[in-house]
Amino acid sequence: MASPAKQDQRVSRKRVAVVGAGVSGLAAAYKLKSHGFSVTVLEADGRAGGKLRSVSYNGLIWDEGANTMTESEPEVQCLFDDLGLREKQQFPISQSKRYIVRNGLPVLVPTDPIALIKSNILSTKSKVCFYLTIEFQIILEPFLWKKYSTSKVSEDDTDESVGGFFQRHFGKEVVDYLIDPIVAGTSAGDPDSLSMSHSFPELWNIEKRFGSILSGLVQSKLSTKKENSGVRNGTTGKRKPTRGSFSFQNGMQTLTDTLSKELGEDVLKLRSEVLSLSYNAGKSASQNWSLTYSSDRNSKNLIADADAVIMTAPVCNVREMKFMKGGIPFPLNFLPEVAYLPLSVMITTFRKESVKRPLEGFGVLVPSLEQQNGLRTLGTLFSSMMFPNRASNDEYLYTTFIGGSRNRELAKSSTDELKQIVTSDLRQLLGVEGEPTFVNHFYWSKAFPLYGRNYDSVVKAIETMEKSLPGFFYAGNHRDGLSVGKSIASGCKAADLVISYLESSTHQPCAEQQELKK
Ligand SMILES: Cc1cc2nc3c(=O)[nH]c(=O)nc-3n(C[C@H](O)[C@H](O)[C@H](O)COP(=O)(O)OP(=O)(O)OC[C@H]3O[C@@H](n4cnc5c(N)ncnc54)[C@H](O)[C@@H]3O)c2cc1C
Ligand SMILES: C=Cc1c2[nH]c(c1C)Cc1[nH]c(c(CCC(=O)O)c1C)Cc1[nH]c(c(C)c1CCC(=O)O)Cc1[nH]c(c(C)c1C=C)C2
Repeated sequence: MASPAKQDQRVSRKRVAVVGAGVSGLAAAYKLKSHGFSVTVLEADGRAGGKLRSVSYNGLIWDEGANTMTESEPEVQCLFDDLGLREKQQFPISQSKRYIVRNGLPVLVPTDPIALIKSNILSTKSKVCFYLTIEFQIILEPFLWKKYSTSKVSEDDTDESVGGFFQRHFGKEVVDYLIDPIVAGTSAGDPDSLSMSHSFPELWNIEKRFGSILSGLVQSKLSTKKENSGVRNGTTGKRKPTRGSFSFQNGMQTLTDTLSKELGEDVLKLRSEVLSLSYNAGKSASQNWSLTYSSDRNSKNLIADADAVIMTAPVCNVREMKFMKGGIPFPLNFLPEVAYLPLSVMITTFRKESVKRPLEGFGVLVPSLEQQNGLRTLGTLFSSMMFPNRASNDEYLYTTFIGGSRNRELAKSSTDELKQIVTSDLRQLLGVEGEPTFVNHFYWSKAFPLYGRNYDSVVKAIETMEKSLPGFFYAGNHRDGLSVGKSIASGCKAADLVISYLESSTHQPCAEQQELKK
């Protein structure tokens, strides 16, 4: 086997262009750079980070994009170890305390069966159905299943909605008071619009494979136990993922700032909006791609000799780029339009004495049905309860989300209107009195792609692009999941594919590339 130094020499001439400096593009670029490739990251914006966006101001620290992340993906664990990020991780206080509103007031979501029985979040019938199934303590599910559905597994292979799936298994109340707020709090979407296979692929596949969630969960739990016993014995070499969510000192952007610093200014080109990409088929496999990008509206720059491209820009931006293959236009008319969800993120602070019923924990989510009790926000994170250094000792900092698919128009409201809405909801939920001492508003016109019931056509179109354009790879949150962890994993996987593609042969016939991509 070639030594790492020799491998580095071998690949050092290979150039890869990465489009987009969100967390997926930066993770991909970092992996490629670590393997000795020459990388250029082109970012349209004047800053790196994409949806990771932290602000430090006047003793306050807040996040306008992602607030926390998890470490479930092995790619995330490797990245953190390599970057030395462990010492900067910040774990929230009492993160398992999460609230959902019922009858206008926050109710703690139970984390064990006894607490669930005592809680008033669901009626007794739904509690039994939902919790017993999830905790796999039961024999009841087959009866409940018959009760809630006419057929065991959805007839429709790909298009069942999240709401339809959970209603089939657990009934309407579970959808209204657990699934609806949870999907709002993890995607800004709603149960009826979201596709089950794209939003909860693991659960969807378990049902498809085993014919029942219960027996699937029991069997996959048993196999995880086997794997874990290997970890304890030290036979698999896998590290156990850290439990729960976390952030970093100074917020989530610490992650992308660290990646950007590691890449360096030579690699990362800000204010560089990619306009066109051209694949020169027929030439040798190396140096097949050229990209044009603009730093301002009037000038066009060129990257002339890239061997591969990793695209991480949102699909809506890709649709605006011009693609050429072998000197002729390669129209992207097969790439469907993606629906996006708008979201406003409001930061407010209140003096502690003005909050009459403060809650400790992660935050509170508002089910759609609770709009009838006058609540208009989607949910609020108790940011300074989780991370006390994010505000001074005598104030609380809250992060409130408004809009999503529940209320697209409301997301576009002015800062003043949103301040009133947030203050009114927090008055009802936490007993805040008077006006906030500080307000900050950030509006995302396209916060999240909606993994809707036609999302398969988007994934298939991305695959078609990859098959038709050798050396082109797509990564990011439009593919395998919305979370920061999944975006990182997607970037790392694309980098692995590029490494195999460029290292396996200098002349890669198209069919072989298809095999690699499988
Ligand atoms: C408000 C909000 C809260 C969230 N909360 C959480 C959370 O708590 N936990 C969690 O896990 N996830 C959360 N997420 C989701 C997560 O942050 C994102 O899914 C993830 O960061 C996406 O990373 P990405 O690299 O795929 O895409 P992006 O971050 O969107 O990066 C894409 C980049 O491409 C650039 N680009 C676009 N067009 C071009 C072009 N033509 N040329 C060059 N560059 C271009 C963009 O400017 C952008 O920087 C949240 C997202 C939002 C919006
Ligand atoms: C109310 C709106 C939102 C809140 N956070 C988000 C929205 C739209 C965005 C978001 N939050 C998380 C993710 C990642 C999802 C994933 O697939 O892992 C996204 C896109 C993290 C998250 N937030 C909540 C949960 C259950 C998770 C999953 C990870 C974890 O368990 O920690 C719940 C939640 N979100 C919000 C609040 C107020 C809240 C709970 C009380 C805000």
